[in-house]
Amino acid sequence: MTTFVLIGFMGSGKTTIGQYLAHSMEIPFVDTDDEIVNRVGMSIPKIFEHYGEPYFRKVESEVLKSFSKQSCVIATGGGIIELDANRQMLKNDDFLTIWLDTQFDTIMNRLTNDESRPLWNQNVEKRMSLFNSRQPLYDVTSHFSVKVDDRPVEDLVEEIKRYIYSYTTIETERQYDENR
Ligand SMILES: Nc1ncnc2c1ncn2[C@@H]1O[C@H](COP(=O)(O)OP(=O)(O)O)[C@@H](O)[C@H]1O
Ligand SMILES: O=C(O)C1=C[C@@H](OP(=O)(O)O)[C@@H](O)[C@H](O)C1
Repeated sequence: MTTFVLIGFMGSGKTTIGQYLAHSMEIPFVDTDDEIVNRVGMSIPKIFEHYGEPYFRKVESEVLKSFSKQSCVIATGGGIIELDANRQMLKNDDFLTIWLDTQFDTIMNRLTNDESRPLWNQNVEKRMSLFNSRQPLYDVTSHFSVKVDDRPVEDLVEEIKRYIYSYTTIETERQYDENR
């Protein structure tokens, strides 16, 4: 059973594309941020304020692990790749991890002064530094990536589905050969 995971910076479209992709594939959609809010019982800014980022990352990692081997599409938070344990988990065969590769300017245009994301609530230099520091982590964690920016969601979902079907076919054939 493969769990399809979308990773990418804040505002790259993980929730938007994830919902559309899950509907198109007729499997459930999961948003790790929503799961975290439900588990902790407060908003993400409040979690950061009251308990700090390390606690948020701990809960985020527990949520990700809880959906392993389930047939669903998971939209993760932009910092899921911060923990090495999450990067290792996302690279293994239980997950098929897709990076929504987006340019910084696109994120700036989309999020403007969004206050729901604590790590976006800082000056542009710090935003850009965080963005740049994470690009190699998304790259090393993902099985494949799609260039997003402002392409139509429908086109992006079709491109992702083509990757998924080719990857799962190759994986099925590999497992078949192994078991012969
Ligand atoms: N392909 C796209 N083209 C234009 N706008 C998009 C696209 N994908 C997402 N958006 C917009 O960008 C913002 C952030 O999208 P969201 O799905 O919440 O990103 P994430 O979950 O990665 O933080 C939303 O306002 C959404 O409508
Ligand atoms: O980049 C990050 O570290 C975060 C991104 C957010 O999710 P989105 O990527 O959906 O904005 C949310 O998980 C939290 O604010 C931390």
